[in-house]
Amino acid sequence: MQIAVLGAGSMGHGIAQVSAMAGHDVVMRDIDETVVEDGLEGIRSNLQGGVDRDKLTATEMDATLERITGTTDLEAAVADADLVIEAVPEDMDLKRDVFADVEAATGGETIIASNTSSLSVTEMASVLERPERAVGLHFFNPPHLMDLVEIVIAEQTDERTETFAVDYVRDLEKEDVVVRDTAGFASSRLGIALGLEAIRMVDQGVASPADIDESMSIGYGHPMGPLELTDHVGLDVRLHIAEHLREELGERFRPPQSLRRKVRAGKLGKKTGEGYYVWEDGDRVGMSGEWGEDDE
Ligand SMILES: NC(=O)c1ccc[n+]([C@@H]2O[C@H](COP(=O)([O-])OP(=O)(O)OC[C@H]3O[C@@H](n4cnc5c(N)ncnc54)[C@H](O)[C@@H]3O)[C@@H](O)[C@H]2O)c1
Repeated sequence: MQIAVLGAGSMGHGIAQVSAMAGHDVVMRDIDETVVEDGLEGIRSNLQGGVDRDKLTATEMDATLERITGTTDLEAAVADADLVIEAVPEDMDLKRDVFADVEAATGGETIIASNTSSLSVTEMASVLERPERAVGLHFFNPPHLMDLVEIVIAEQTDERTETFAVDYVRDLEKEDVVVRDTAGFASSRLGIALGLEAIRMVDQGVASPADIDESMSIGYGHPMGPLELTDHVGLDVRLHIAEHLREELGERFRPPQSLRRKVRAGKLGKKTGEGYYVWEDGDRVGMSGEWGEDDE
């Protein structure tokens, strides 16, 4: 089928890639020409990595690349699309505008999906004249390596749209989970709950960040402990989501003061060199010195 991906940033180019790998024709649209070029280059480089590791052949790589085109023209991108997936920045007003623009430029049957990781798909859908074709398709980063897609069912989503979304995700050979449109869906809500509790335990001096992480990675088989994951995602990003969940779901998501303090100090995790760990050249080289100091 014909798919349009709006936004060619971190997520958009990955979603375009996995869609094209499944045999779909994809147009990737960004407002910035350079981002379109970088996105196409990112896809090429991911696919080349796959060829180098014998995950796909050079012929499959070429065929995948041929199915993807880039543009800055919204109408050209969405006019013939069966499915439009937006991966523009996480801003409700922007996403509502994008939904409305897409509806104006496509046929009435086109499914309109959002890759939002936290915002209400119901609220986005409410700008549409035909909101029953809206759905959330929450991919994980990076889409070509992560097997899960959360399918978020808005209040307005109808059965045809839900079935369409499930079929699309299975066609990508990814695992689908279907969740109702509630704050944090399933993954962020549980992930943040674990992350915040791990931070409180660090603050209370229960154990070091590394030992708390190992209790989950080795004891529970998580690929990464909750504090290291917080450093990977970014303390600022996690704080932002926690604040949103607190607003929607209550005090159990209240972010610990230590998290706010680190964010204010610019200790945002891997990307700035320090969070709950110290990082050098992308490697974990030690633990941040500050732990066991707060007992809120
Ligand atoms: N980064 C992650 O780990 C992650 C994981 C899951 C979901 N998400 C969600 O995916 C979405 C995109 O996040 P990202 O990290 O890829 O952001 P990003 O900033 O890397 O990319 C967003 C892109 O959208 C472009 N853009 C802005 N307005 C546009 C418009 N009107 N039309 C088309 N393109 C437009 C920007 O130029 C930018 O290149 C967000 O909703 C985010 O919450 C992100």
